[in-house]
Amino acid sequence: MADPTEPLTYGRYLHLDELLAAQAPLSRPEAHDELLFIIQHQTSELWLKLALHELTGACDDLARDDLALALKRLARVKHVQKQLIEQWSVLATLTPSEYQRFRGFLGTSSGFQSYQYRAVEFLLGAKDPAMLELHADDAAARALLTAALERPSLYDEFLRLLARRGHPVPDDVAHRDVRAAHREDPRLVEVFRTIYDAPERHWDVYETCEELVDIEDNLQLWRFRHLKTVERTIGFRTGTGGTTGASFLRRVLDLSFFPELYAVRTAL
Ligand code: HEM
Ligand SMILES: N[C@@H](CC(=O)c1ccccc1NC=O)C(=O)O
Repeated sequence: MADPTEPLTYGRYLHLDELLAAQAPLSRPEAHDELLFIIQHQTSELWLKLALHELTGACDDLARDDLALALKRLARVKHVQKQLIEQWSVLATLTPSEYQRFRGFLGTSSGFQSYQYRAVEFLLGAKDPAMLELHADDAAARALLTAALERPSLYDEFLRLLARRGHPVPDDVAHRDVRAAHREDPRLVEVFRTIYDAPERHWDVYETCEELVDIEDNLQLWRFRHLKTVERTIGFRTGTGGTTGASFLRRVLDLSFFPELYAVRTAL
């Protein structure tokens, strides 16, 4: 806790002693490169925390019909995603021989258990209640994921806003069970076709559509860089999280958050 009698300093404000004491390599003898691995993950989790904060903010803005503020927050999310994507180049300096010196100490832990990454996917609409089961013994992780599961996604909020503005978003879509994954719906392609056919008449929602496509594009770039980093460090080994590894990660590249925003391109 901050001591009110002590003058505030840089270190105390940022809790630097806690932050810089939180890197604890497990390998013995300690592998030089484990620190890189830990910091890469910790910085990713910090950026994910900010992305979640901005995405939930943008959901609230859309629910209040404040499209301008939502767009501002989404612009920040895109910059955060750029950091996450660029950061892969640091980890790409980890050679397979270096990684093998500490991989065995990681046990069954895996990025698959990153609940903040999963919450981002949920907020974008890729809901999967089964993912909560991974966190049976972590109440805080479960609470965060449950909240993200139960609130309407960014896409839900955008579609509801379109409905309020008179776009023909079907009622069963606007009032769907938000705990389920979004399912591609041809009726939404028609809604977007009207917008993309006359951008000047629908400028702010048109801009929002393109912003969502940018965010999906960035998430896919992150997934692709992850896959390529995995291939160069562990090849085609199975993952510590129990999946097939690279082939599993290649398959998740097929997961689209906003399928109708891609389908509309074929329809124009
Ligand atoms: C040498 C580095 C890395 C390797 C070899 C690696 C390997 C893997 C593998 C094999 C999986 C599939 C699950 C499993 O069976 O374990 C996975 C999933 C995952 N990893 Fe990594 N990873 C690396 C770095 C990272 C980093 C830096 C992050 C950043 C947070 C990350 C986040 C994730 C996430 C979020 C998943 C789940 C993906 C999904 O379910 O779509 N990984 N990783
Ligand atoms: N799944 C990785 C291990 C791994 O990358 C990892 C282990 C612990 C914490 C984060 C990790 N990063 C991403 O999956 C592997 O199979 O080598």
